[in-house]
Amino acid sequence: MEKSYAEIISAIGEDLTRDGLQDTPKRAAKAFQFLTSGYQRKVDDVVNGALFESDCNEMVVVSDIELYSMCEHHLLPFIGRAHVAYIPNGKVLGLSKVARIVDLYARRLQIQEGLTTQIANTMMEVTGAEGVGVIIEAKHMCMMMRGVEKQNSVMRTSAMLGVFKDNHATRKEFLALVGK
Ligand SMILES: Nc1nc2c(ncn2[C@@H]2O[C@H](COP(=O)(O)OP(=O)(O)OP(=O)(O)O)[C@@H](O)[C@H]2O)c(=O)[nH]1
Ligand SMILES: [Zn+2]
Repeated sequence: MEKSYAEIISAIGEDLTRDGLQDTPKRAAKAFQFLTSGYQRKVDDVVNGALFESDCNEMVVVSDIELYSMCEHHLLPFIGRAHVAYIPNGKVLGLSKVARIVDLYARRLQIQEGLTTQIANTMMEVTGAEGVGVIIEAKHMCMMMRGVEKQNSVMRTSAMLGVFKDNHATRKEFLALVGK
């Protein structure tokens, strides 16, 4: 990856030997490795068994989980928030693990729709919940810094599974709790 970054920097006409750029291929490779570190992780490791028996059967909502992902079309960031909810069915998930599941998929090359669905499916598989709802709102640098150059548009995507899909009142409660 370092070699590739060195080639890219040369290709834009920069001088790789100048002081500020000497270590840049190495730094950039390390940064990109981190931004895509979700490929190195597995759901089981992330969840780490943090599932707890509970008779709670009311909606659990974790809102405003900040996310940084990379658009798979331009390799530019998209940045925003995820709101994740589920209705437990005998087990609740450790709170931090919800955010860890978001990061597991955000730190990959993504489109927002796919990211939303992957988080929802994994929440459903891991918790065996009666239903899961995920909403992501994000701004895409590929639409802001380049291309169509729109600074204020926000993309909102959702994935509703189980009772969140079938039951209008449940979906409405979720939207109200996250202020949408
Ligand atoms: N649906 C969806 N589209 C995305 C996402 N991220 C980026 N895109 C879009 O992917 C599309 C790629 O279109 P192309 O025409 O192949 O690429 P381009 O010439 O760089 O397009 P422009 O961005 O319009 O300049 C663009 O419309 C992007 O806005 C995403 O998360 N979801
Ligand atoms: Zn893009």
